[in-house]
Amino acid sequence: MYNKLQYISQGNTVEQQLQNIQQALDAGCDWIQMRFKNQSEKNIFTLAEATKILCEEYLANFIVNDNVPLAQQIVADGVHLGLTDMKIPEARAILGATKIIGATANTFEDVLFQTQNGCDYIGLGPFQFTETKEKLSPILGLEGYTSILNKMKIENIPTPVYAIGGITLENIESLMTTGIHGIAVSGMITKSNQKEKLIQELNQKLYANVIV
Ligand SMILES: Cc1ncc(COP(=O)(O)OP(=O)(O)O)c(N)n1
Ligand SMILES: Cc1ncsc1CCOP(=O)(O)O
Ligand SMILES: [Mg+2]
Repeated sequence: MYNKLQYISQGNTVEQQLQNIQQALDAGCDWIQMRFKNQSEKNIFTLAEATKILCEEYLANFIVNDNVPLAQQIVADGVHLGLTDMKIPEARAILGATKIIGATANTFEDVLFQTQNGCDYIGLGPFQFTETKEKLSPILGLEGYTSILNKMKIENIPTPVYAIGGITLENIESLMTTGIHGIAVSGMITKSNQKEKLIQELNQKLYANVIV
């Protein structure tokens, strides 16, 4: 089963991105999604190559946001695809059965569509307002998660769900009661001055009810 914490990278330059990714890995993150928007192909490729090496060194999962050909070229562990990105069957045909394909959802209908197309996990959000992404879909709040996760239970859809969007440490306990598997976060980790402590606290909350 997948780890419960995914770090989504941020930064306006290759150097900033790499610094943020390195710090997240040093602090104990073991799943990185490289998200580098509005950049030249060269910059994106340079960052992807460096991130791949770093993630190998730290034994971390490495997935690429949006870009299936890049994920294939650098042999990443997978991709995350939104509703307007490449469709999952096409991505699956390119990447094969063993790669992770995450998919975005904002409604139960999106969950049905993405799971029927064979995604490996759902990124469900936004939970609340965030400055990290422009043109946000409607905010779900705790009520939205409760309703969508309940419908997933009723329909026996076992795909793991990651909550995303403006999540803070204080939100985790209540979010976990809805039945989500984990969280995908960017700002909370990037902006923290005590990343190692934060990641320990996040993992404590995320794994609180896991019996080993
Ligand atoms: C884990 C996770 N969930 C959702 C998203 C959002 O993807 P998308 O809707 O394609 O938006 P962009 O990230 O491409 O702006 C995500 N990246 N990761
Ligand atoms: C990529 C994305 N998709 C929906 S919200 C979001 C941004 C998540 O970042 P943050 O944790 O900083 O809100
Ligand atoms: Mg996308």
